[in-house]
Amino acid sequence: MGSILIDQLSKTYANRRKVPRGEEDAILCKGDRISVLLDIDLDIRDGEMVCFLGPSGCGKSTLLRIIAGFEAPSEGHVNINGQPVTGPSADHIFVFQHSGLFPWMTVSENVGLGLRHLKSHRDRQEQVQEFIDMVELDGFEQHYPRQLSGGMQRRAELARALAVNPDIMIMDEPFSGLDFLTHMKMREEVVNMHAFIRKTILLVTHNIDDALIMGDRIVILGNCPTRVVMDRTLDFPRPRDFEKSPDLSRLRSELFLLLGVNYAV
Ligand SMILES: Nc1ncnc2c1ncn2[C@@H]1O[C@H](COP(=O)(O)OP(=O)(O)OP(=O)(O)O)[C@@H](O)[C@H]1O
Repeated sequence: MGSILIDQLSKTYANRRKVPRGEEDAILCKGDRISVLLDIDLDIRDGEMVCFLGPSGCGKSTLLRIIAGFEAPSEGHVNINGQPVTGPSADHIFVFQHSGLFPWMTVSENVGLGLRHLKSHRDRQEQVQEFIDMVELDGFEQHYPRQLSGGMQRRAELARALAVNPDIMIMDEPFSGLDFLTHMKMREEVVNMHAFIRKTILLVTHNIDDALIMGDRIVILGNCPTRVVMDRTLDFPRPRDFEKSPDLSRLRSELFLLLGVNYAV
């Protein structure tokens, strides 16, 4: 189960800047409170893939950190499966990270971390292999992360996440730094994985197309103090294709405009 209820959530930070960054900062003194998130309400269903979009610095990562229990909200609360979040939970949530693999462990050992509860070595190895095969890393079981390309490292991290079998997967810009083709392949892989495991996925991206191709739902956050400015369920069939779906293409232009880009290409 991976349902999330976010209720009237707000977050303020103390201003740490001694020198103002721009006109808006000029009226702030060091130590003043800055409101980052304001009255966020979201009800996320179990198994939903929700893509978060918003301008840089609007608070997307802050929101995910609060959901993951790494930070406390200033006001409001987050409930996961009806229970309030009071801190990080390794049982429910997996935070997908760019360099989340342990460099001193092989691919196989990294993936096996989530399966430590299995008593039988053979069962464990079988499952490790299953997840490695799923992300097409067979043949690289004994490689160390440094011996893999960036895309292969992300795939190994995906296999590790699958092995942990969390209720909720949090992915903060999971494709950043990947070349175009690897990005496309990883995107497809995450969509396939989601169709297979049907776990809740919260994904932060700057890429509107990723959100439209992947999401069951798109949540757009506005400028600081951030509120939800759009919350849209995407019921377009998959695989999604902008050329074949005028409605999807129209929504794409709408999102570009909403995020301040006049000419979507
Ligand atoms: N620990 C902190 N103390 C003070 N301010 C913080 C802290 N963490 C984040 N902030 C501020 O909160 C705001 C939101 O940051 P956050 O990283 O959540 O934004 P974001 O939308 O994820 O940004 P980006 O898209 O650029 O990654 C920023 O102005 C940032 O400077």
